[in-house]
Amino acid sequence: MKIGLYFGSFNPIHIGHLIIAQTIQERTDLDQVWFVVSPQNPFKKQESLAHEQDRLRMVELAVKDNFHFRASDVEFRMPRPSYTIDTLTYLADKYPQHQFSLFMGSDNLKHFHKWKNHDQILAHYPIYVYPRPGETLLPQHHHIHLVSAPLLDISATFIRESVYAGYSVRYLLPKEVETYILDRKLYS
Ligand SMILES: Nc1ncnc2c1ncn2[C@@H]1O[C@H](COP(=O)(O)OP(=O)(O)OP(=O)(O)O)[C@@H](O)[C@H]1O
Ligand SMILES: O=C(O)c1ccc[n+]([C@@H]2O[C@H](COP(=O)([O-])O)[C@@H](O)[C@H]2O)c1
Repeated sequence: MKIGLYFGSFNPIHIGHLIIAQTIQERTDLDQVWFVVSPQNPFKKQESLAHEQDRLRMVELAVKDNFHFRASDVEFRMPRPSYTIDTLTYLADKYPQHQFSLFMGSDNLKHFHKWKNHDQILAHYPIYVYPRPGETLLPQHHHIHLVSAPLLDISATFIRESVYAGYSVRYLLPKEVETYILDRKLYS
């Protein structure tokens, strides 16, 4: 099977992530998209980082009605911070029958040269890049594929700040994720 890996903190997952995953999966030959929840992004120190189990549960709630989507906790059992090359290597070893590729917003691609063993990632895995606001210049490589997808200026930061300020996050996330956040008083 061809699997597209969508790595993220997902703090929390929102409709920006879901629309991108749906758009890329439908317009490529990917059979599945796995949302890999990263316990700790090597570049981010967030005080408002929800517990990884909560972030995983929100991803599970968000993807459960889509046959092509899966939530993955593979990085929970790996060393911190979460280096993508290590996870890719682990998954490629564990599932030799699958072909893995990854998704990346154009904002992340800008800093990609600072990632651990980024040249190894680029050499072995196709990368589907989608536009994020403000990013236009993309490096050229036969493994980098630009997918045109709706450019939604929604961020997890905006959602956390809205919850903290007592504003509604209705329509920004699936209903069940919104309920999960409010019931457990996450980000407040
Ligand atoms: N609105 C969006 N549209 C497309 N991609 C997005 C969007 N928001 C985030 N992404 C991408 O999804 C991946 C995971 O993002 P992440 O979980 O950090 O969400 P975020 O909204 O960017 O979070 P934060 O605001 O906390 O930085 C990243 O590659 C990021 O570029
Ligand atoms: O491997 C690296 O060096 C590396 C550097 C920066 C980010 N990443 C990964 O990129 C993903 C996107 O992170 P985030 O926090 O923007 O959702 C997340 O899975 C991080 O672990 C990975």
